[in-house]
Formats: sequence, C-alpha cells, structure tokens
Amino acid sequence: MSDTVVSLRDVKVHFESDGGLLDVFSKNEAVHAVDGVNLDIEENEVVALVGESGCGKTTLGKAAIGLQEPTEGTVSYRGQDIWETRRGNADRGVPYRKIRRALQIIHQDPGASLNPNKRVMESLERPLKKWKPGLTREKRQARILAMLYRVGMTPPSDYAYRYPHQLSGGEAQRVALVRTLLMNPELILADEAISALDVSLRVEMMDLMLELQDAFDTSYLFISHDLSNARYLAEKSGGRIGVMYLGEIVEIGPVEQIIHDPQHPYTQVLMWATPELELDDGSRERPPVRSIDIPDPQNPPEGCRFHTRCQKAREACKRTPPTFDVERGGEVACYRADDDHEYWESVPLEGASR
Ligand SMILES: Nc1ncnc2c1ncn2[C@@H]1O[C@H](COP(=O)(O)OP(=O)(O)OP(=O)(O)O)[C@@H](O)[C@H]1O
Repeated sequence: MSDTVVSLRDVKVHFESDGGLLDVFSKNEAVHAVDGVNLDIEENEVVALVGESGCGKTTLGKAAIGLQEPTEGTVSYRGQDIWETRRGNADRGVPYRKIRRALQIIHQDPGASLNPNKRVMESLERPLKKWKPGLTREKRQARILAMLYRVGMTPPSDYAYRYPHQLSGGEAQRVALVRTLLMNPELILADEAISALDVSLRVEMMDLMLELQDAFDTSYLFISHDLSNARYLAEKSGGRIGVMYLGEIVEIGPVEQIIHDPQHPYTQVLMWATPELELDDGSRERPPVRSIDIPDPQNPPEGCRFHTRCQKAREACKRTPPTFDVERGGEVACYRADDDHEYWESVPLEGASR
C-alpha cells in the first residue's frame, strides 16, 4: 500500500452560484471554489492550509476526505480512486466504507457532531457500534472512558454521562476529537477546529492534537485562516503549510520556507496580515499589494490569479497561469521562482515594482 494516504490530482470543485455542483449544461456562472489543486498527504504528516475567507479551504478539505465530489480531477486513498470505489467501479482493494472510516473530520463547531439530547457516552458509542459491532458493551464503554482520559477529561466517568450543554467549548472539542479517534482514522480534517476556542485554550488544543497524532499515527489536514496557528502546528510537527488563493494552492512548504523565506508574493501578503508574526524587514506600514480588492471567484483573473493585486506582476503573469508539479517537488506557483522564465524580460504592470 502507498505511504501517501490521500492524493489529489488536478482537483476542481465548481459550484453553481445558486448552490449545487456545476452541471455542464448549466448557463449559470460557476463559483471556482477549488481550481486545479494537486496535493499529497503522507502518513503521519501534518498539512496546515491557510488563506483568506472564501478561498476554498473547506471545499478542498472536504474533497480530500471524500466528502465533496470534485467536478474534475481525482482524489485517491492509498492510490485507489475514492469516487470510483464509491460508485462500485473499483473491483479490488479497500471497500468504500473502510475509506470513509479512515478519513475523518472535526468541525469548527464540535456541538454539530454531538446530539444535544444524548449523553456523551451514548453519542460516542454509536459510531463504535457501527464500526466494531463485535465489541461487547463493557469493552466499548471501557474504550471510550480510556479515550476520554487520554484527552485529559478526568475523571472520565464524570464527563461520559454529561449532556453536551454541560460541556465547555474546549471540552466539547475534546469529545469531538475522541469521537474521531475511536474510528482509528488515518487522516483527520480539522476545519477551523480551534477557532471557536478562547485564545488561551488554542495552544493547549493544538498541543493535544499533535500529541495524539503521534500516539495514534494519523495525518492531519488543518484548515485555518490564521497563519500563526498554521505556523505553530507545522513547526511542532515538522509539517507543511499550504497557502491558498482563489481556489489554488500557490505555495506549499515547511515553516523555514513559508515563514522565513516566503517565495510567493501572496504568502508575503498573508505574513503582513498576521500581526503575531515578526516581519524580517519590520515593515507593516502598507499592505504589499497593488489592490486590496479580492477578485470574484465566479470570474477569476486570467493568467496568474494574483496578478491583479500583486506588486511584482508583469505582462507575462497575465497570460498563462503558473503551476507547480507536485511529483517533481515544485512548491511555488510563481514565475519568479524560475530564473529563466520570460517573466524577467517582460514589462511590469501599472503600479508594480521592478
Ligand atoms: N455549496 C456551495 N454552493 C455554492 N457556492 C459554494 C458552496 N460551498 C462553497 N461555496 C463558495 O465557494 C467558495 C469557497 O468556499 P469555502 O467555504 O471552501 O472557502 P473557505 O476558504 O473555507 O472560507 P471560510 O474561511 O470563510 O470558511 C466561496 O466563494 C463560497 O461562497
């Protein structure tokens, strides 16, 4: 089996502006929520995805764990196409229900995964009953209590018989984490999982998640609009930060690259917009963009999507979109990363620096 848990190739998710997935015969304008993403998530790897609101992080995350069908492209679990498996077209390999179990999600609102009318124990028993029908009630409950203890909810028997409204935000998020871990997942999508918590609790929760990642051998795809959280997670786990802009990953790499030596002009904008991060040149006076307007995702700019705002944009950026090849280890979708590109001979756009 492949060491790559999940692999996305040329994944696009386009929605009709009125909600549904794009129909090829539709006349409505499509929202390009995700537009040609390539990404591999390895075993035990942490990838933190950052970007402005609406850039497609959630849609991409859901596509990665098989909760959102792509309009184009493929999403595979250990080399096996998830959607073909679901449709029954993969005659060998891992059954779809096992793939579903292996790829789990923790939401921003932990309450969403807990039934308000049921005690914690009951909510946690349900998925376990389904996945491990052979477990006796005693064993199932013992496993749940051990897991509650593992995430710091002590004494576990006290928490197990509470209702969701009797839990704090941090406690509810821990229960959500237990629910996910009981499935023995290989990849957890944590979508803004700490954003709703008090600032003082965020680091504690991130530490707990990373500690459990180590103990349970899982990978994480963290989604955050906050680059300083992404930095914390990637730094502690030796993982990568992926930067998204208008449906595309424009740069991906370790903390040394993204935070200390950002290559893509948009990564520099995100750095500038994150007050918790020190900037190497210390300047925070003006945002490093020519325009603060974010283009419409229904009508993204031709060429490089960032060219309408980029301070380094030249004529060449308007023509073809820069891409990078994951299989060749490329990490920046910007012509400036290529010393021999015609970009360097082309004319800077109005307002752009030389
Ligand atoms: N079901 C849907 N129907 C139509 N448009 C959608 C749908 N889901 C998402 N979108 C649009 O796709 C784009 C990307 O949304 P998405 O939620 O993935 O972004 P995000 O980066 O996670 O944003 P946020 O941080 O605000 O959650 C947005 O323009 C959004 O309005």
